[in-house]
Formats: sequence, structure tokens, C-alpha cells
Amino acid sequence: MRNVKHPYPINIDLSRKAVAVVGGGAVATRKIRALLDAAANVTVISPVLAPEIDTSQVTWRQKRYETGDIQAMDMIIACTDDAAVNAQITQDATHFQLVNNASDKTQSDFFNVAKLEDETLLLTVSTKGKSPATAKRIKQTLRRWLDDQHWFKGEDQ
Ligand SMILES: C[C@@]1(CC(=O)O)c2cc3[nH]c(cc4nc(cc5[nH]c(cc(n2)[C@H]1CCC(=O)O)[C@@](C)(CC(=O)O)[C@@H]5CCC(=O)O)C(CC(=O)O)=C4CCC(=O)O)c(CCC(=O)O)c3CC(=O)O
Ligand SMILES: NC(=O)C1=CN([C@@H]2O[C@H](COP(=O)(O)OP(=O)(O)OC[C@H]3O[C@@H](n4cnc5c(N)ncnc54)[C@H](O)[C@@H]3O)[C@@H](O)[C@H]2O)C=CC1
Repeated sequence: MRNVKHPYPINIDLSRKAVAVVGGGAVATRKIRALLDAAANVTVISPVLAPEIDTSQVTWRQKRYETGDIQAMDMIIACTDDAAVNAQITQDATHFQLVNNASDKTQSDFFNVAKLEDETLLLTVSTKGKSPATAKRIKQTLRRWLDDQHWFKGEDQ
């Protein structure tokens, strides 16, 4: 995140929000899964899409990113494999849009978190951007502990 030491953690209902994912590769695939879980209206802007992305669940604009593409979006995830394009997207976003630059943590309004979820629980883990792999490992450890306590009834995620 740009310069905040104590980010504000929230759970967002995205069902009335328009979310742009710029890029259609491995990172986009993971972010889109979580966005669709939260009922977001997802538009993917990318010349190519990974086969795991279901085009019946998103709006696909098959093109390279251009300034103006994100104008009507509430939230934007910049995850192309071109750092200059991701930086341009951060620059194009206005102060009332929330932008995540997946390739540069100093250019994001928010970070994505690792989540563990069933009907009644939503646990999220963040290392404040320091180590996503550690967040994933902590999530897996928590999952085993919750299973041992019979406190978790979710699928593997
Ligand atoms: C800052 C942040 C920004 C953001 O994306 O919001 C960010 C940034 C970066 N991630 C990188 C790498 C990987 N990240 C993952 C996975 C996850 N990354 C997630 C979050 C975040 N990642 C945010 C901070 C989270 C926090 O605060 O802890 C998770 C938690 C949530 C999610 O993405 O949905 C999800 C957990 C999956 C789960 O829950 O199972 C994997 C795959 C894996 O581990 O399986 C790899 C490949 C690892 C490898 O193999 O090296 C790189 C290096 C890129 C490079 O240079 O190559 C950067 C760039 C940088 O650090 O600047
Ligand atoms: N935050 C995170 O969780 C992680 C972030 N990363 C970062 O994310 C970047 C992307 O990683 P992957 O998805 O694995 O790459 P990838 O190579 O699988 O996908 C890149 C996608 O970007 C698209 N693209 C390229 N130029 C574009 C443009 N001008 N406009 C629109 N789309 C464009 C391509 O068509 C492709 O679909 C990496 O370069 C790395 O910096 C990598 C791993 C995890």
C-alpha cells in the first residue's frame, strides 16, 4: 500500500460494484475467482484469457489496456505482466476508485488477502504485503487447527 501502516480491514459486498481486472493470466484467474464469490460484476480487459476464466461469468473486452477503459469502474485490479501498463492503470485511477497493482505493492490502495470461509466464518490473513506465501501457509495451518476443533465446515480452498 502506498504509505499506510495500519490498513482498514473490511468485508465488501461487491454485488452493486463494477470491477475491472486488467490482464487475463494466472493472477487474474485467482483474483476473478474471489471477486465472483463476492458477486462482483467483473469486466476483464485483456487480449488473451487463460482457459480457466469462464467467459459466461465475466464481460471480456478483448483488447490491450488504454486510458479510459477503467473510467466507469469502482474497483480495478491491474495484473498484466507489463509493469509499465500496471503503473499506468494506477495513475489513471481517480481518488474515488480503489486500485490494486498486483506487481507493485507501493502502487495499491488495497491488498488482497488469503481467505478461509464456510457458512458462518470468514477468516482472512494478511502480511501487510510482506509475504503472500506466508499468508497462504498461515491460512493452511489455521485450516488444520479449525478442523481439529470441528469449527470449520468448508471445502478445501
Ligand atoms: C501485495 C499483494 C498484492 C495483491 O495481490 O493484493 C501480493 C503481491 C505479490 N504476490 C506475489 C506472488 C504470489 N502471490 C501468490 C498468492 C497470493 N497473493 C495474495 C496477496 C498478495 N500478493 C498481496 C499481499 C498479501 C499479504 O499481505 O500477505 C493472496 C494472499 C490473495 C490473492 O491473491 O487472492 C494469495 C494467497 C493464495 C491463497 O490464499 O491460497 C502466489 C501463489 C501462491 O503462493 O500460491 C504467488 C507466487 C509465489 C511464487 O511462486 O513466487 C508477488 C511476486 C510477483 C513476482 O515478482 O513474481 C507479489 C508482488 C509483490 O510482492 O510486490
Ligand atoms: N499479486 C499477486 O498475487 C501476484 C502478482 N504477480 C505479478 O502479476 C503479474 C502477472 O502475472 P501472471 O498473471 O502470472 O502473468 P501471465 O503472463 O499469466 O498473464 C499476463 C496477462 O496480461 C495480459 N496483458 C499483457 N499486456 C496487456 C495489456 N497491455 N493490456 C491488457 N492485458 C495485457 C496478457 O494477455 C495475459 O493475459 C506478474 O508480472 C507479477 O508482477 C505475480 C504473482 C502473484
